[in-house]
This record gives sequence, structure tokens and C-alpha cells, in this order.
Amino acid sequence: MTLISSIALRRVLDSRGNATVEADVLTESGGFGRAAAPSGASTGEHEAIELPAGEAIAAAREHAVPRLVGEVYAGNQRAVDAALQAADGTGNFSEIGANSAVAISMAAAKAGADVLGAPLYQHLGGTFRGESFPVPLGNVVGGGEHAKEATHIQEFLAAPVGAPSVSEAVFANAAVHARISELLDDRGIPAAKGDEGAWAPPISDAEAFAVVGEAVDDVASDLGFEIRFGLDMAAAELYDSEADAYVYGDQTRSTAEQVDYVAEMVDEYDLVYVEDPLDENDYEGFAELTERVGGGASAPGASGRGPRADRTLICGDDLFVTNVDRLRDGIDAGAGNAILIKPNQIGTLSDAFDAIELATENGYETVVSHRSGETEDATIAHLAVATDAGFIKTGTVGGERTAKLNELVRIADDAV
Ligand SMILES: O=C(O)[C@@H](CO)OP(=O)(O)O
Ligand SMILES: [Mg+2]
Repeated sequence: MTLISSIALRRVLDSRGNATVEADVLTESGGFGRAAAPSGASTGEHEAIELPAGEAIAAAREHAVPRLVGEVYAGNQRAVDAALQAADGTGNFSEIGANSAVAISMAAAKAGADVLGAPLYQHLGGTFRGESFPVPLGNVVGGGEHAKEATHIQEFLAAPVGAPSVSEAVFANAAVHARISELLDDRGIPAAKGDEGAWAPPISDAEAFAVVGEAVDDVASDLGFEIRFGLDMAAAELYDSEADAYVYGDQTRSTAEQVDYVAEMVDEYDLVYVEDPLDENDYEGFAELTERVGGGASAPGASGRGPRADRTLICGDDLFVTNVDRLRDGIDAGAGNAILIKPNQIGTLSDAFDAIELATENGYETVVSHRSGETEDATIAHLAVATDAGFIKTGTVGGERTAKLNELVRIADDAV
């Protein structure tokens, strides 16, 4: 029933106005799925390879489409993704592009769900999913590679850990975003928005900590539930390998100082989450920081998933790149206690699932994530619910961000 009968690929716009790949997958029985690839700006050096959209489409038409159409069932995700891997043949999608691969992989999953008449999260996760929801991490202030002349730290992320429902959590993050605008206004600080819709004010990281801390406290007391915050430091972008130091404008920090700095910020602001606090190859630094503030949660079965007062999540994004081999190295080293999951970093949903499974088995929290360049595609909302992820990182405002947030609200409302 779900035999793939055609695949169409086209160039569409992403949120930065760049071209990305959109895939349509049709099955013999009329099942249809459409998905588009996102794109990063602060990409990890170990990610699967994104090709220019036109090249990725041409290569996928030549190598992947003939292996899928009339050959593979869209309902069999492993077979779809194995065909994509075989068509590419490089291990990192440098032949057909991870952007073509992930668009086809996600579109096939949607086509499979369509034939079954099931919501995507249920097709991916089974009938017992859909009861628990991830905490949305909302980017409210940011800079780094996502906005010039703003903070050195890439993302300050609101985390409504005490919200009674996903809908209230989503609205809490929007309220924090709005409150920050007022606080910046009060201080006479102008702020444009960065690539993900976060405020990108020309202020120091220290000021940003103060403003975000105040906004989170204000909104928490208005709404009556706990809201904390976290960071994506995207430290690979700050790290200068020649100097072996992290560069914050005029100030530099050695690795030891960087670990101290992050640990101090965790204590001072009660941070619930820190992503990429160290360079993307520094397993040791990650392990040291995890030991200091991570509550030893990476011991198998030790965690109890989700936020815990004595446990700050130390999350590997550029460190792990959704890759089971790199995650296995991290587990062995005690590096981090959480992994960011970005399907386009690895190229297929099956590979992303494998990373989630390995993480969960080893007490690592999973955080399903958007990219800074996005589309209206809402697959990651379903992926997070399907895999019972503790968190989802997908922005706060802006159509390509609310596409995912509103999909979570609909899933909770049984409206998908
Ligand atoms: O670093 C990140 O986590 C992401 C998303 O916020 O950014 P980019 O997509 O630019 O890699
Ligand atoms: Mg990141």
C-alpha cells in the first residue's frame, strides 16, 4: 500500500531567503507527504554535508529517486533511509546532500502516516505516544552567528519547566520574549531580531543574563509557574584553536576559565540547560563541566529524565551532531548529559532515532531542535512527541518557529 510511486523535489525559500530542498512523496495508494530541509549557520564540522539546493536536487534525482520509486515502501522508514544511504554511498551524504536526504526521509514518513490515517507522531512513536510533551526552549535573546553586533553567547533560552501544559509553556515563552522587549525599551536599548526571532540587542553577555533573568522571573510570577532559562553558547564559534582560547570580543578565556565561567553562571542564574559550552572536539572539557554541574546524570538509569534541581543539562550539539558514533564516545568520556537532535545533521529520521535511543538508554536527555534557517515544516514537533523527548528547541515567535509550536498545541488538542 505504501509503495512509493513518485518523488518530486523542488527549491523553496527558507526563513533566511536561501534556497532549500522540498520533497513530495506519493504512494501507490494515494498517500502523500511533503517536507523541507532546514539549514544551519553555526554548523558543526562533523555534520552531514548540505549541498547547494539545486545540486542536491539534481544528485538525488539521479541517484536516490530510482532506488526509491517502485522499490521501497514509505511505511518502512528503515528501508527508505537505507536506500538513501546506499544511493549516496559516502557515509556523510556528500553525494546527494543531507538536505535532499532529510527532506525525502521526512516526506516519506509523512506519506506513510497518511496511508495509515495516523498522525505522524503516532506513526513514528506508536499508539502510546501523545500523552507527554517536551518543554519548549525558547530563544529570546541571541547573537553569535545568528545576529551581528549582539551578544557573544548565541542563544538565551527561556525554559518554562513548571508549565502545566505544552500550550501554557508555549505562551509563557512568547510572554518572556515580549517582556524582554519592554525591559530593553525601558533601558533605551534598541533591538532588532536575529535569524531565529530572538532579540539581538547590542549589549554585553552580562547585561543579557540580567535582562533575561528579570524577564523570566516577572513572567513566572505573573503566570504562577516555574520558568528558568538556559543557553546555547555555540562555543565552537568562540573557540580559537591557535590561541587555544575562547574569544569574547576583547576578552579571552582559556578552557579552564571557560569551564569556571559556565559553572559560575549555572550557579548564579540557576541555569537549567547549557548547550555547547565548549569546543566541538573537547570531550574532556564537556566531561569536567558535566561532573561539576551535571549531577552525574549520565550514569545509565541514574537520571530520571527531565529537569531536576540538582542537575543542569549539559547538551552536545556540535559535539555530537546527532551521530551515534560521536555520542558513544561522549558516553564513554562522561561528556554531557543531553544531546541535541537535528535530523538534518545526520540526514535521515532512522539515524536520528538511533541517536535518541542510544541517548535514552544511557540516561542522556534528548532535545529535538530546529535550525536557524527554517521552513513551515513541523516534522520536529512530531518527532519530539514520538520519542518522548524532554525538550524541544524551536524558537519563540516568527512563522517558521510558530509552525512547530502550534503543531505541538494541536497534537495536545488531538487536532492533527
Ligand atoms: O546552534 C544551534 O543549536 C542551531 C539552532 O538554534 O543553530 P544553527 O542552526 O545555526 O546551527
Ligand atoms: Mg547549538
